Amino acid sequence: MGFQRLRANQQNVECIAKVRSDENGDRIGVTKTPKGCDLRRTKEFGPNNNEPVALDANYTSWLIKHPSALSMFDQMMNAAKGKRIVVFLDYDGTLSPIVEDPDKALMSDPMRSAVGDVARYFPTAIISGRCRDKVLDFVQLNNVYYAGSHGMDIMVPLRPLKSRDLTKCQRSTDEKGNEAVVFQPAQEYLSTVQEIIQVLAEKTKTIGGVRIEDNKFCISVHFRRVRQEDFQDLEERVKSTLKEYPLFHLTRGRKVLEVRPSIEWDKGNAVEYLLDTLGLGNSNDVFPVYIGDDRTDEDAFKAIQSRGQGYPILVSSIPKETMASYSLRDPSEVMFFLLQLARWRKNSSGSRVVT
Ligand SMILES: O=P(O)(O)OC[C@H]1O[C@H](O[C@H]2O[C@H](CO)[C@@H](O)[C@H](O)[C@H]2O)[C@H](O)[C@@H](O)[C@@H]1O
Repeated sequence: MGFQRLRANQQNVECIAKVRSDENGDRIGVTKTPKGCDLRRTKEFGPNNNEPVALDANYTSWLIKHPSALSMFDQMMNAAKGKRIVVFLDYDGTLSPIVEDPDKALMSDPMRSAVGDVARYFPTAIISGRCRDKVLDFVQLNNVYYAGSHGMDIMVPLRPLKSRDLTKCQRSTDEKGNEAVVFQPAQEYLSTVQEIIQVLAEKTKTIGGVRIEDNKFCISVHFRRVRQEDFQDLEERVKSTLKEYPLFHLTRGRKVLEVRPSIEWDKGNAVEYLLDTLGLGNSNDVFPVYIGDDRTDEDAFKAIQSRGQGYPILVSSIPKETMASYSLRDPSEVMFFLLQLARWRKNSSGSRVVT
């Protein structure tokens, strides 16, 4: 449980409401707090520089350890000067706000344009828990690499591969008809995933609000619309189903239980794989920037930390335990950061467009 910063308009800065949120910062209620209450806060200005935002004391002290990538932008870019920046982005909660219906988590046009801009100047990949096709459908940019199923389904253009595991690669064509390579380290689990979806659908059908999403190599069991008192029952049903499938395990995201094949592959491996296939794996001057909001993004943060170079950035409006070095509060700050990044490269000498 935590308190979320609230945006307040300029006339009404003193009228703050407490937003109750769960451990992910997802709203679970709002309590109005009268003017002059003892809510210690600092004020700072949001991305538009005209909108004061109120911060609670815990968040402010958390920011000391994980400073805002917007306020630190100049220092960050000075340290990255002359390096090859590669941008990795999560989708839900990073490029699109968290919404009740997973099918409605659309990306805004300004965000699409910001991602497109960044991808003009830096190799850019989106690594999502969703199935790859769905992310492509939402994002609709053809200058971006896509990895779905938490990195278990990666498509890259056909080039000389430096990948470690060529046996799991297949030739394919991308949406423009160009030859591409698809890497799917959990291929042999595909039919079992479908079987588990059927079993889960049957077993959970009497619990209201459950939504099962087929993410190709993993499954999301959404409980955002499930009554709190039904959650334990749901979790037990999912766990008991998985007892029959020992090669799969359960992880948790934002109001979602995720069923995944138990292979040693996560978003961190996907980052390394993409860098390898782009020919940037062993290069000392590569600077990966990874922006994500969820637990599964921590694997990527860890991978970047162990490279000793790069910027792991957590999207969170509440203090969280994280391996990330920097933070952004929400997708609107992500968009602003991406725009700044593209503008910085465009204005810096020797800038070049990625082809
Ligand atoms: O790795 P990501 O791109 O962040 O995907 C993680 C999960 O995101 C989606 O679920 C989350 O967003 C939904 C839409 O805002 C929200 O309704 C849900 O509660 C969140 O957990 C997606 O639907 C899942 O399949 C992904 O695994």
